[in-house]
Amino acid sequence: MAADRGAGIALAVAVGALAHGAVLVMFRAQNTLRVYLGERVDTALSGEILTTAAGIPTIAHLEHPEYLDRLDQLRRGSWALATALWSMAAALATAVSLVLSGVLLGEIYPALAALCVLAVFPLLGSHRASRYRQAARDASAQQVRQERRLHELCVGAEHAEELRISDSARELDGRAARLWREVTRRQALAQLRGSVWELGGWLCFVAGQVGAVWLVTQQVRAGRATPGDVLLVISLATQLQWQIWAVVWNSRRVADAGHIVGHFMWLRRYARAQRSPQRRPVPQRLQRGITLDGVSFRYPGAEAPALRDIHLELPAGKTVALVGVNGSGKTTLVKLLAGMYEPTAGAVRIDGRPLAEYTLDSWRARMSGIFQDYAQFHLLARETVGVGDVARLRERSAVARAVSGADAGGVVASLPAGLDTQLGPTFDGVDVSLGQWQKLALARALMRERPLLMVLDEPSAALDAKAEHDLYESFGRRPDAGSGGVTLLVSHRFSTVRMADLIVVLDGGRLVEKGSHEALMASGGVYADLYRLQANAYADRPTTAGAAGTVPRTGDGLTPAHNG
Ligand SMILES: Nc1ncnc2c1ncn2[C@@H]1O[C@H](COP(=O)(O)OP(=O)(O)OP(=O)(O)O)[C@@H](O)[C@H]1O
Repeated sequence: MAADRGAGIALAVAVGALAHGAVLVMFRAQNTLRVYLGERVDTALSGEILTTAAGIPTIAHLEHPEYLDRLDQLRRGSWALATALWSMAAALATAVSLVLSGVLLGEIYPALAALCVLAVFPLLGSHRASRYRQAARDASAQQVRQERRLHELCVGAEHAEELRISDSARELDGRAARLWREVTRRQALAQLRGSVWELGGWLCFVAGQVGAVWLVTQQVRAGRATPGDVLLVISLATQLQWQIWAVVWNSRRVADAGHIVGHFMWLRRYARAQRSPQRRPVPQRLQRGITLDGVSFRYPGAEAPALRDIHLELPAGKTVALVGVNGSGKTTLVKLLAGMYEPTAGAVRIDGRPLAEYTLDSWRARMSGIFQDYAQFHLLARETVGVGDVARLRERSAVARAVSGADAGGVVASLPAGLDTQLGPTFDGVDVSLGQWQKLALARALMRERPLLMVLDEPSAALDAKAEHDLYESFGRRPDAGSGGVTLLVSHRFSTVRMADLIVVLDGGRLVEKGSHEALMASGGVYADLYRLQANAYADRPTTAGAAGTVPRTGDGLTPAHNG
């Protein structure tokens, strides 16, 4: 009999130990699985967020604080989103075990089952606390971005020299610290308010726990329960507390994820609304050219328009130069031609049809160019050039042609492994000078061989005099490859502007003059004044603004020899 009892105890201990071991193993396994799956979903989600954001064809939103704030929160909250399903499953599982504990309590004394219902108070408190925290995060989003930008400015290589010479890093760092203090103060306040609600919720539950123990003690006194029941109730009520805590914790994570889902859905809706509908593709070649038909444009949130009622014809196959003082609207006009923004009035027409009737992607595919803030891709040199036409990224011959067309052969020859050299010192690559980067950017612009619009927005700002001369020799007098493409040149250098077929002068967002160099010089207007102003700065002897047709001597850097 005693032996049987001993065997029974041993079996019970063995089963208990096995069960305990299994729970431990499963706990570890589920934790590892959660992290593994979470990371995979997080990677996929981050990719989806970036693809959605990068797929928006226009750029107005990039200057929209609401868009940037939401995108920033989305990127930082993608982990919450990735593990949301897991948290939801955990919340449900604990809710079920919570109900089971309630049933057990009800077995002891039916009224004790009500303890389960009291879980609603910590849940409500937590819900309210989450709302405070989320509101604080939303309200601080812009400051967080600002703080990060300042921080990156202070520690990054991009503006290191200027910051050191001006000793402004300390000032910027101080501003970043102030912003961070403001953000943490707001979030701490939200945390505090939330904690008061959470505490209130838990106090309600603890009051219920105390009441339950008091109730069962009364039952013991009345002889309707045993002291063992008191211990069981205390143990079940404590277990219930942990279960409620787990439900609250997981529901909070689900609520956070729900908030992030809101941003995600907003981004998708926004991207869908901006997507260019399937319309007609642009023609293979331009017959007439590109027309600006009463185009006006005001940047979102700006008080004054950047462009006003522009009527302009950019004839097919011609080179058109845009000139004007800083802020006159040259780059804005280029952005409208590229379809980055839509005009607020009027229309851009391609061979007479509004740009809006064409598929934006097909228009972009027939554009190329170099912009003021051209990119310095830290890739292999051939990729840095090749991304100008991604479809031919790996075509060495196309890349070599583009390099030679941009007169960037010397840059490539100076690289240790030629076109296979990794560029950019931050990735163990080679750095090149600003002018050399610009030559590579020019080569990139040449990857598309039959563009309908080629934009050269200050393409020679970093080039030496000879490189600039060669650039305009090859670009300005380039045949249009049979596409009737328009070359649009934006420059402050009048020596380069004068070779254009048509020169357009902007002032305060208005078109004030247009014509050939000779015609504009003869008319003695804004262009002639600006031209002579620049020419005088280079001339050995002063020239008078009134002396029409006075141009500096060949070879003085203003009038390259090729201009004659
Ligand atoms: N993103 C923007 N948001 C609001 N206003 C802008 C924006 N970009 C430019 N502007 C304003 O639009 C006007 C025209 O600017 P734009 O950049 O087109 O001039 P620009 O002629 O190209 O000047 P620059 O010669 O200095 O390059 C300016 O008054 C400028 O302040």
